[in-house]
Amino acid sequence: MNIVLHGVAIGGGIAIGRAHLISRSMDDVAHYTLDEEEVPAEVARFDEAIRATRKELETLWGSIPENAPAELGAFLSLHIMLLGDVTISREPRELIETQHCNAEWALKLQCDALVSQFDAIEEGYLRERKHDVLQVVERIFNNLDGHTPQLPSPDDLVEDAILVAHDLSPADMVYFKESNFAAFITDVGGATSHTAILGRSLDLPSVIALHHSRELIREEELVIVDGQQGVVIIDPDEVVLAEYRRRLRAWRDARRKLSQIRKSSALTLDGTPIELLANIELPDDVDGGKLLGAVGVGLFRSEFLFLGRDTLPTEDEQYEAYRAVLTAMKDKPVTIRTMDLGADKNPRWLNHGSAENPALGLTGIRLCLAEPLMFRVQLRALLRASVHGKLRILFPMLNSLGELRQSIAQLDYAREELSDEGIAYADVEVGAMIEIPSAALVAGSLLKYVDFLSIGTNDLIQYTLAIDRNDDAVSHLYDPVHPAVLKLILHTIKTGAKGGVPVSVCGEMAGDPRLTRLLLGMGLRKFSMHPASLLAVKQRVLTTHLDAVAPIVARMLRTEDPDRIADLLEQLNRDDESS
Ligand SMILES: C=C(OP(=O)(O)O)C(=O)O
Repeated sequence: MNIVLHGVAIGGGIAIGRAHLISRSMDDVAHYTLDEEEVPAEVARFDEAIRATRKELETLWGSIPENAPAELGAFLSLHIMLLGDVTISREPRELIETQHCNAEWALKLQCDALVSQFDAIEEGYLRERKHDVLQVVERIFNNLDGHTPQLPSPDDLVEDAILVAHDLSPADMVYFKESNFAAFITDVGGATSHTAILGRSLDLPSVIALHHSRELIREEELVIVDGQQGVVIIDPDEVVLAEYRRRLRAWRDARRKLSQIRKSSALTLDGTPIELLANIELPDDVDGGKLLGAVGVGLFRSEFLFLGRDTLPTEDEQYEAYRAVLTAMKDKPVTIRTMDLGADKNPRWLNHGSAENPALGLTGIRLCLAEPLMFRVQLRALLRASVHGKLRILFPMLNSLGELRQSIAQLDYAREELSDEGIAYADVEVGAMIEIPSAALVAGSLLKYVDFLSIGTNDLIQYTLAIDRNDDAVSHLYDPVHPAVLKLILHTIKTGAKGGVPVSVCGEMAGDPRLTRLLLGMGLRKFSMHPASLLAVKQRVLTTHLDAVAPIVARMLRTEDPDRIADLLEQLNRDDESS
């Protein structure tokens, strides 16, 4: 049938596989009996969920974009019709009244009965409508209070599974990190959301912000995911399949070629050495060869140790995780960012209430300074681990010199505690993340207190352009080469160079080969990225002559015209011009 969907490309090549819809599992729905007087409220809760679902579907139906696949309207109309059917909107209600059971249980009973009726149908098209019923029921479930989608067990996934989800949180991605599947797609998300970043780190084809994939894709359906173009094709015909098999082979060949430069040093054509470092989320990320020749860890997002669990990791647990990475990296530098929690990385145990604007709220270093005891545990664990390698501690989300001084005071306090207890620790380098415009602008005042600066371009872009990096509705405005962003990056690089303090970039810009020459031309010599991008960036470094890129970059930095910047960027990436 070839239904084509377009979304935001996250990369990772091409996958051809079978859809595995991540939806609410109805197998573990709780069943409880209600007292007589509780029944009316439960019926009202069910009715409200039906109303909310109808509103949701009607809104979706009314806002179908012109370029959406024609099938979408038909599927949504069918879902609205199914929702209106007595078997879905009335019969569970009657079960609540007669059996005094909770709404979820009534819905599950009814859904099971409907599914077995559909399974008994011989005719293929009608039998397939079972999936529509399941999708409608899933929506009702999600509209019943407090229900979040259940994740399948990683063991249930098969190698060619394509995960289809409304959204995957950073914690979900960690959950799936070790399981086998071919690709993932989601209906929401921004290109530098943490979900997208983790998707890139999995090095699997992925496309996000598809909007309607879950309305259109059926369980087990054949799907092509093109993570390079941001395209998903549902139920492809033989011609399309053959073309994508050819593209898949070409992509694998290109990858094989890239692996030939794995052991080469990253030197530009004029012989300037460039440091390519790795971003990691979990200690296992440094296991056997996974870092693809990175000369160190430029960013260990330690907050991922805190996600997907019910309690705070203890000092010993944290120490073990940091020790494992430092030991595995031997004498190579390991930059561990102190926990950057809050906003979209909220562990279950963190109870700071809901904020109107979480990305502007108690996140990163702010949270740590507000919870000094929790922060101290991490700093102690880091210092204890420092004797096992070359540790660099990085403070995230700083917005002023004051916050940096307070963070360093906490580190000194942890040192004093350990000394008093006779526990050994080594010298560590301390760095500041530049990811808020205010920090970039006052970078000069931070230099006296730090050994290095690391520019977090993901947040720097978010906060400079006022673009929520997780919101796909504004993802077209998320612009790494916006002149304001370039000015802040340039200012930071120059300030570091003047003060003799090394500067790296650890945001997604560092891993985007289209931006490598631009950053080199701006004076950057240290790039930290997900290992999946490392060889492509190295390839750019190896084919770049700094003298050739300098005049083009200078022109880019002089103009504020986005079209001109786009033209110059293209020119920069034309191999004959810059190599
Ligand atoms: C590296 C960064 O941090 P995060 O984990 O928030 O992407 C960044 O903001 O660029």
